[in-house]
Amino acid sequence: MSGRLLSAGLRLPRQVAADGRLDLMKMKCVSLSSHHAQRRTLQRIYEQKIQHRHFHASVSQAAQSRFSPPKSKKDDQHYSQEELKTARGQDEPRPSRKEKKREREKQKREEDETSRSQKREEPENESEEPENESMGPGTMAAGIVIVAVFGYLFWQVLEGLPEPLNGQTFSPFEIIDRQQVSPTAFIITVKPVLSRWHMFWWPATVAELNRLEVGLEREGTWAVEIKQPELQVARDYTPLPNHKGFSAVHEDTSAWTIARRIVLGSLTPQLIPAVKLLIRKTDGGEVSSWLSRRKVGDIIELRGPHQSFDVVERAGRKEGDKRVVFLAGGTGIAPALQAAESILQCHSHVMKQMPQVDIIWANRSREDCRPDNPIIEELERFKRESRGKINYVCTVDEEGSFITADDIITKTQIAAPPPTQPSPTPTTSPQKSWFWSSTSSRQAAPAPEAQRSHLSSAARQEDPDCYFHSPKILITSAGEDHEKVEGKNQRRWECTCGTKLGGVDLEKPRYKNLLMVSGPEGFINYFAGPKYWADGKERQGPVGGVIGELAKKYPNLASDWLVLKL
Ligand SMILES: Cc1cc2nc3c(=O)[nH]c(=O)nc-3n(C[C@H](O)[C@H](O)[C@H](O)COP(=O)(O)OP(=O)(O)OC[C@H]3O[C@@H](n4cnc5c(N)ncnc54)[C@H](O)[C@@H]3O)c2cc1C
Repeated sequence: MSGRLLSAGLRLPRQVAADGRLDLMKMKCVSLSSHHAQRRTLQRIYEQKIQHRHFHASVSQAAQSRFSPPKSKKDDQHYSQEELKTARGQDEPRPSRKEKKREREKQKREEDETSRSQKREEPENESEEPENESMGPGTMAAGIVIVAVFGYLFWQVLEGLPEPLNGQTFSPFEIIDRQQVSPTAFIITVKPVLSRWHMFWWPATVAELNRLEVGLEREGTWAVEIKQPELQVARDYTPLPNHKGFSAVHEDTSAWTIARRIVLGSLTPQLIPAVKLLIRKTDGGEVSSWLSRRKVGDIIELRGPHQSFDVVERAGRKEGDKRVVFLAGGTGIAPALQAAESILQCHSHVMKQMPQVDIIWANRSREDCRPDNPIIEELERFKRESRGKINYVCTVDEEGSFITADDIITKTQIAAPPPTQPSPTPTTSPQKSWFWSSTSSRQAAPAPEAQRSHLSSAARQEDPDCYFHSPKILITSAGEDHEKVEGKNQRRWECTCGTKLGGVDLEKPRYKNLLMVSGPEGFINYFAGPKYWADGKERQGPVGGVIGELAKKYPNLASDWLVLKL
């Protein structure tokens, strides 16, 4: 439209030239001058605009350059030329359709060229990528190392957790049952209290509990220490044997255990082994009195186990003719039950190889050994299951029945003295009858077994250093049996006694009959002589008391019987 007007304006002077050319020329000049002024103004405005745009572009470029690689200089130049073109384009008359089309095609070509040039630049970028990627694997490796280190430390912490029952530290146990069996004696059942850490490492805990369960079924006699936390003193107590009949195994039916069992299935044990202890409250006793005041739900601390004599190993596994006699006073019945249980378990398949076991249990009152007493029930079970090979008798102080030397002679079936020795004088005193009278008949006609026993004992030259039999060695702590079990003392666990009779090798006297005395200190002192302490250990000490006296008269008692004080 402006083009038409402009052309119309230029044509006008030719059409009206005759009458007023100057005016028209003036008009033309005015219109042209205003047009030029307008054009200059527009030029200035566009230049300002371009400057303004350049400023914004440089600011945004500076900002971008912080986070992204800078644009190539070429692009920058291209941009400014574009801007100038645009500015010029706006200043010029509006382009025709053809021009627009050409412009679009040109733009398209430029875009294509730009994309092609970007593609050409890509390999350069790719060459940078490996640099970035090399950081990835490094970081991953560092992460793996950190995770491994933390995993190892965590595992070490879990591995270092004390076992539910161990010989170094006191572990918490919860009292889950308490039963008064007589005015002074009671049985408590305790189960291990597992820490939260143990829960994390449940397979290890299962292994520990299984070990504890196996530990509770260990052969021979053993004890645990119980701590009195207020006075910080500890005393030994003997767990009752662990087997299903005596239910020393506690089924854990807590919600937490059931939930774990659902999640982990067979990994969780259905049974938590429990420890049963028979305790007699001693007047003025520091630990037993404190224990007598504990209720169900209270926590006590246990340390152990402390292994004592391996009864099965000492009596022999295949020696059907061996005998084990237990003199138990009061709570001393607990180790007798342990020994009986070990023997029964070991020989349950071949009964004829089982040694004859006789338990004489001394009690203060009849109430201590009522038929409904769990200890008596247990003894009855032994008698039943061993088909009479395990027997027991009870004596009651109140009723005037005591364990006598006669009882020992009867149960041990010790041989009569050899014929060369003077015959003992018969006596009518019941208290002294054990010394000579009861053996007079046997002296006249000794039993074949006694003859054999006597012969072999005379032939045997006991090695003063025999770990198994020497009185010198035996006075050391019974705990050394445990060392043998652990394999530390294998070499010493061999009988080295002389076994020759007239140049003929006799059976090695490795296994002996066992005469075991367990109970309060006074009881042991009376029957077997006192134990004593030396080099930080409680030692057996020489055999004294009633048994020591018997041994003087009956050499077979000394040679064929091993006296053990518990
Ligand atoms: C291997 C082994 C296994 C054992 N197993 C069992 C078991 O299964 N069950 C069981 O009940 N016992 C068992 N005992 C015994 C138990 O260890 C304790 O000796 C018993 O419970 C008494 O301990 P206490 O702390 O109560 O008494 P303690 O404080 O040791 O007192 C013992 C006696 O000394 C007296 N006494 C203490 N202090 C004094 C003082 N200042 N003056 C005078 N007299 C004092 C007390 O009156 C008491 O009669 C076992 C012992 C051993 C070695």
